[in-house]
Order: sequence, then structure tokens, then C-alpha cells
Amino acid sequence: MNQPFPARLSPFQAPWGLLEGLGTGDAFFSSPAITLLGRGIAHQRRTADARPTTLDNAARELFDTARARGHVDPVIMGLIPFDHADSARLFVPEELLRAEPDTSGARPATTPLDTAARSITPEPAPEHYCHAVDSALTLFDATALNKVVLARSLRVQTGAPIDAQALLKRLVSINPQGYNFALPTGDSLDDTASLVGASPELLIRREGHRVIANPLAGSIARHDDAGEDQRRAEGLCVSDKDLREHALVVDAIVAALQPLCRTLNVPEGPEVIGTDRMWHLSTTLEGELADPSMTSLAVAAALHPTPAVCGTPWRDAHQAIKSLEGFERGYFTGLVGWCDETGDGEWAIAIRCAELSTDHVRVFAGAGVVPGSSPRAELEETAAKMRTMLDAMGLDYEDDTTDTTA
Ligand SMILES: C=C(O[C@H]1C=CC=C(C(=O)O)[C@@H]1O)C(=O)O
Repeated sequence: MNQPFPARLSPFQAPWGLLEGLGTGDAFFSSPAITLLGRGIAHQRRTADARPTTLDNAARELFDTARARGHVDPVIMGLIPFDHADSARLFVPEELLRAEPDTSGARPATTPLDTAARSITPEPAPEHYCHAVDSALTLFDATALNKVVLARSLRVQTGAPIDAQALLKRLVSINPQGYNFALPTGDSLDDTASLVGASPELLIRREGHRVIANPLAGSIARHDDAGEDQRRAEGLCVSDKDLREHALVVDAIVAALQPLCRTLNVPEGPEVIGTDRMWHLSTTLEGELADPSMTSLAVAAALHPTPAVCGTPWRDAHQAIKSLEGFERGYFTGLVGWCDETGDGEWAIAIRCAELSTDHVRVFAGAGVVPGSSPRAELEETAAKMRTMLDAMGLDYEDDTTDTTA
């Protein structure tokens, strides 16, 4: 507990080697910049809410406690919920191993997971989701709302816990360039509950004065046929609905970041990036912080939730989500990441993820709804996004859409 942290660089040669050390209750986060394995929990705060000042105070307390108990270079890892009213979980791992990013192209050795699902239940049902999208379309005409991200989940009854390490290895081998994570969510160290995922979206990285944000919005499912796959990527670049959906996110992030930055570079338009299953419109923003003492966690808290996971205007979108979605998001569409004592760190959006519990798994996905969206297309988009987690678990699932009229 009170031992100093090991040297900054882990003894492992390859970052994916760190995955071998991931046990129950441990935390893992990998990005194009760093790979972290947090073993055990030395100090933890479950906050009363996830408002920026609450998170800031909790982080200060954690660093103070860690320092007072002899930790050298303490690093906070954690989970921040979608909703500001919910509790965040921030902790300093007992032991922290780090590795530089992999540049060799090596992937972790994996064995396919063959999850035995006793049942797979959509929560809410596909028709509920289509109805929610329809209701959002009505709200666009009747209220100030002009974008809302509506999500749904699948509950997979497994009967036994899924091996988080094996699942994460699959995710890393499918999406090595993404933000791959497994963070404990349970009440005790031997609790297997965790949030595991392969997010493509960076809310914020802080390196000294420099901040980088990489919002994504506007998406289309990839296709097995290479020609069709390419056509879909090209179509996305010129899709009016997707470009509008994307611009709303970039505008909101620019509006929130600008006052915090001395300089902010905003590209003229988005590019397309691919994951295993999706093409996304993507914009990389780079700025220089006006106040370099502002931590990555504080910048993340100031931006979250962006219209990539909530909508605009924020209040109307939040209200629409609460009244239309029909389930609690918890950490899904929240943030996962880390922050060190200098303030450097990364916070990725908790998407393309699943909550692992003792006898079941919940897989989540959402899609941005704007005027011109179609309920059926958004349903299919969420199904395609869920495939990242379902594929990694070795599960097949198709929505029964006989009751959807949209
Ligand atoms: C909420 C999700 O995606 C968001 C992030 C990227 C693209 C999105 C979209 O195109 O709708 C969503 O805004 C999800 O993947 O569950």
C-alpha cells in the first residue's frame, strides 16, 4: 500500500504484455499515447455526483492522500458517469505499470471467446427504440432541441462471469488504435464487475500546455465487400445529415474549449476514420491551454457530456434522453481515463463497451438523431455499433424487427 510506485516504464517489452497482468479488480487503459495497468486500489473516492467541482475536489484529495502515504507520482484512473447527478469512481491504483505505445504492429495473442448466452434481451425493445427516435423527430419541430443521442442496450444472460482479460485481448486485437479499457465497477476487490470496451473517441488528452480533442459523430456501418465498404466511407463524407450531426458536436466543443485555450486549431472539415465495424466522421482539435494548471480531468469535466453522447441544447437533450430512452446509462457514454499529478492525462468516451457482471453482460450503443434521421437507420446503426463487443465475445445477435413499423 505505502510503497512507492515502480519506475514509470513497465518491465514489459510490448504494451500488450501488460494485459497479461490484468486480474480481477484491476484497471487497464490503452490509447495511441500510453498503456496503463493499475493493479489493486490504494485509494478511492466514489463521489456524490459528477459535477466538475466535485471531481476536482475528489482528485485533489486522492493525490494528497496518496502523497501523504508515500506514493511517488500517483496517477488517478477512473470512471465518470454520463449523468452529472450520478456517482463517479476515481482511484489511485496500488501499483501502476506503464508502457509506451506499440509501434511494431504486434497484437496480443488471443483465443476466440465462445460465450454461452442463455438469453439475449434488448432493453428497451427495438420498437421502443424506433418509437423514441420518432418522438425525438417530433420534438425537433415542437421545441428548441436540434440533436439528441438515443441509446439502447442488450442484456446477455451468461450464467457465469466473462473473462475480462480474454475479452480485452480480443478487443485490442480488433481495434489496436482505439481506447481500450477495463475498469472495475464492483464493490470489493474480488468483485468481477467491470466496464470493458474499445472506444474510438477521445474527449481530451492533455500533454503539458497542449490539449487534443477528437470528437466523432456521423457514422455508417462498414461492409464485408471492399467496394461497398469504400462507397460507404465516401458517402459519409458528403452525407448532409451526418455532416450536420458532426458539426453540432464540433461547434459545441469549440465553444467550450475556446475560453480555456490561448490558441485552438479547428480543421475546416471532418475526415473519415474506421473501426472494425464502423466509419465515423472525425475532427481533431488541438489547443494550448490558457491556464496550464488546469488538469485533464478538469478540462474533461468542463466538456462532458458533448453532443456526441447527449445532444443540443444540452438541457433539452438530457431531458429527452431521460424521458425517451427507458434505461439508465450509468457509465455508458460517460468517461474513462487517467490523470497524473501534473494534470496530464486522457479521458475517452465510454462507448463500444459492456458492463460485465457475475451472471450477465450489458452491451450498449447509441446514435445521434437530428432532423432527417430515420428510426430504422438509427436502430441499424446501434446494432452495428454493438457488433464490436458481440464479435469480441463470440456472440451472434439480430434484432427482431417484426414489430417496428418505422
Ligand atoms: C453513442 C455512440 O456513438 C457516438 C459517438 C460516435 C458517433 C456517433 C454517431 O454517429 O451517432 C455517436 O454520437 C455509441 O457508439 O454508442
